[in-house]
Amino acid sequence: MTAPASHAPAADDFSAHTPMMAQYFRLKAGHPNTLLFYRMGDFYELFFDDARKAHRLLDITLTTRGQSAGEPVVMAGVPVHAVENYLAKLIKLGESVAVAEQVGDVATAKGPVERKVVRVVTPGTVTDSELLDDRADTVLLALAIGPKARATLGLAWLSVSSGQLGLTECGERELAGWLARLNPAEVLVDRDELPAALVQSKAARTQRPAWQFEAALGVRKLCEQLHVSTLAGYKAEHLGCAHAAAAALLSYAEHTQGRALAHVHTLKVERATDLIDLPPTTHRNLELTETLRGERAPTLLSLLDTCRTGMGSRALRQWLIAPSQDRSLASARHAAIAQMQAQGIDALRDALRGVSDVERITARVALRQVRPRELAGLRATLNNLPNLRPCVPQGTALLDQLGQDLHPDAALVDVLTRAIAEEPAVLLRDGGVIATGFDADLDELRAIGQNCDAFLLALEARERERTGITNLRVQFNRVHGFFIEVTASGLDRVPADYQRRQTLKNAERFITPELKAFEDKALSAQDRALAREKWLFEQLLDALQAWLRPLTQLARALASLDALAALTERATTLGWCRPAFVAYPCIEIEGGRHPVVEARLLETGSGPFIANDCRLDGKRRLQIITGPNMGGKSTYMRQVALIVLLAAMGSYVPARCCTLGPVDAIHTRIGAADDLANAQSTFMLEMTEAAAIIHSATPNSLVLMDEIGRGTSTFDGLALASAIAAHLHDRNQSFTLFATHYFELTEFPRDHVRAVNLHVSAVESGEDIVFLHALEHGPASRSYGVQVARLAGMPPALIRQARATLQALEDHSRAGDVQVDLFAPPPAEPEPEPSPVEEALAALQPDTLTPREALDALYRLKALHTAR
Ligand SMILES: Nc1ncnc2c1ncn2[C@@H]1O[C@H](COP(=O)(O)OP(=O)(O)OP(=O)(O)O)[C@@H](O)[C@H]1O
Repeated sequence: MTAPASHAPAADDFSAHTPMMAQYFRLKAGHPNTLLFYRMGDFYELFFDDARKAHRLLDITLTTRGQSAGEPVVMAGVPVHAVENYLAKLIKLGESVAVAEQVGDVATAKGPVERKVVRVVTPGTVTDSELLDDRADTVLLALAIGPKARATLGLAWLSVSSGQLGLTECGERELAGWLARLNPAEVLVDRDELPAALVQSKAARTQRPAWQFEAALGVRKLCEQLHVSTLAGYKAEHLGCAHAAAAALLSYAEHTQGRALAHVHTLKVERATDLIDLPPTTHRNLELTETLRGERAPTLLSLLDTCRTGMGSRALRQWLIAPSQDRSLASARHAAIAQMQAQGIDALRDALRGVSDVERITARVALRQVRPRELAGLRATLNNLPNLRPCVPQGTALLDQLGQDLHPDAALVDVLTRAIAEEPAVLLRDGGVIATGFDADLDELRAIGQNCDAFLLALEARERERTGITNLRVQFNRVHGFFIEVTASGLDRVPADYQRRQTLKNAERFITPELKAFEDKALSAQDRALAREKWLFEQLLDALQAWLRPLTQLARALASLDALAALTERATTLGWCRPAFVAYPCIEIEGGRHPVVEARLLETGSGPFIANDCRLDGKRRLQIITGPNMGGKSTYMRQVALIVLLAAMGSYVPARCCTLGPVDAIHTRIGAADDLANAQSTFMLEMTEAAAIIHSATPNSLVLMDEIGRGTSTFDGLALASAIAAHLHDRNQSFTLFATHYFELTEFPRDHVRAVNLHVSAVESGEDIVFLHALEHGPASRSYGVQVARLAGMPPALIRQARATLQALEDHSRAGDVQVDLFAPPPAEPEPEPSPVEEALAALQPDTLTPREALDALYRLKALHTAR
């Protein structure tokens, strides 16, 4: 943004403006697309368009004050003490903010005090603990779009708060998958015209100049960052497009932090082919980290995450959304969980509870933003490592390694112990951060301040004696400094060397040369002590830079242990089993359960979850699953996918026994949410998603197809569903779970050797239906849709209508000729037989009865009614 045209001075000529507005415009010119918070006393002020935008987004008051260059100055402000709340709101809305502080000396400044932008907060580069989600990484992504002919995209991403840096290249079709996996908060781009997947993503977009996306610059910056001369060691030397993205990424991250990123010292090149492909649809349909409604729970992650630290939660999320095709790490995690179960994890989990966020503190040390209390927290964690280490179960390669990584560096512990006070102040500017005994000069300056009280008491006693004013008091306040206060009754005895400083209603305040001299010394000692503390803190930060690598390693070990302990706790509490990996194609699950549905049933006391088996192998690759609505088809299919995914991330699985061959992708086509925002109809979306699966599924992929074809007419739908099933069976040869309401498809296995029929069972009880949720061989006998509608509370008349139409349709399909009128009224309810009471009543002729006969008739009727 720029100032409105009428206010915008030509180029950098701000002479028509007041000196302060000229200073503002100079700062603003360096941050044109960012809201500028301009510090003025206890407020951050925004001006002109920034003020209008902030007024709209934050609901803060818009005012005008004074004039500059002949125009009223439009402004809006937020109080300094509440700034973090406003920043959090703006970041959430995808805005970036540059914060300009007063850096000059107010007392000596001629004209406006000097101001400087000291931090730029953007959605993808925040590092302040108040603005970060404890349990998820905030990722900044840069996207470089290669020449059209190659159709390659380069991706470089960074989590500033953890120091993790990654690169990859992909085609446009795979971009959505990467965006789902990385979930970036902010994406850097160099143009307006962008791939559709990015346009649809929720991430904030920041445009950077095209020259910053330059491959050679990227290589140079990466090499500098990693302190290497070639990227070959990271297998990253031939990724020109990703290098271009890295150039923009690193420049921007440094620009927002105002310094180099010392904690970023490793690089991971990821290739889609190394990971199990979890397209965004799968991510969404399986409700891995968010429910379909966009909530955080109940999801698979919310069920798994009983981590004791934010670091553990973030690691667990990462394991879940980016599982590797190579299963060695997952196997190592399974072995660790077995060992943890055998040796117990209670002590470890208790000890982890107090661990501070070493990962984020390390990043903040590197960026020189760390707060004193964070260092005290780090120190406490390091001091506690000798108690934590013995709690780590040992006996597998992974656990032994993690245990070893928990060794605190004695020299680091020593520095932190000596340098930082036991309970440091929250902010450095308040003093009281550096420990006593760390620096002799600081101790001396502090002593002057601390001896103050004794000196003042002695002075007070002396002055009382000298003047004979018994209620004379020596005091201090921030505004007037030190003074001697004498009430009205003692004023006639005030000596000549007392100089008046202030007159109150009933008292006068004085200063003496001796007190003035002391004041100068004490106040300057305080200022000097503060300055010394700041300097010592900076020195400490310098020294701590040497420990960034070991601290990063420690953070990762703590995170892994916490995540493993959480998986162990879940496996034990929920009764999960250790999956086995085999090299031949198969998905064999005995007694599998859907972990989230099972937890919900338990919570609501709605009965037990019925476990089901799944047997797929080289010879049986496709299951046609039929059965009533609400029978449990979707639950079964999802549970198979979740079990495969859990095993791949290194977790135990909700089953009695589980053996899995290699899996390269989990594809899902479930549900029918209209994508109105992208102008896709239900059916179009259904077909687009199915086409994507057909194009990419391999024999090692797991494919879930839930009621494909239902978005169009019956014949079209059936025709497409069977063609898709045939393609998946014959060509893709993927492991496929195919739920359908088209009974015709139960004929499919007859001609397709690798297909089998399964159905979810249900029994009828009168007009009602009872779901057994058990999966059985063979096709379902019927669909029970009308019964389910009845359970859902449809009006009885409507249900009668539906039953009649269903009957007609079924007769029609048997006879094969009669035209069915869907809207014909249902047959009238048959007249009920008259009861004996009604018959007797009808036979009575009241006009012919005497009173006596009438009474007898009444008795007879009563008796008939009672005998009913
Ligand atoms: N194995 C099971 N054990 C116990 N309850 C189950 C089981 N499977 C499903 N349910 C319960 O039945 C409900 C409906 O299941 P689900 O959505 O899987 O049915 P569906 O057959 O896919 O229905 P539709 O055809 O209408 O999509 C679930 O929300 C759950 O409460």
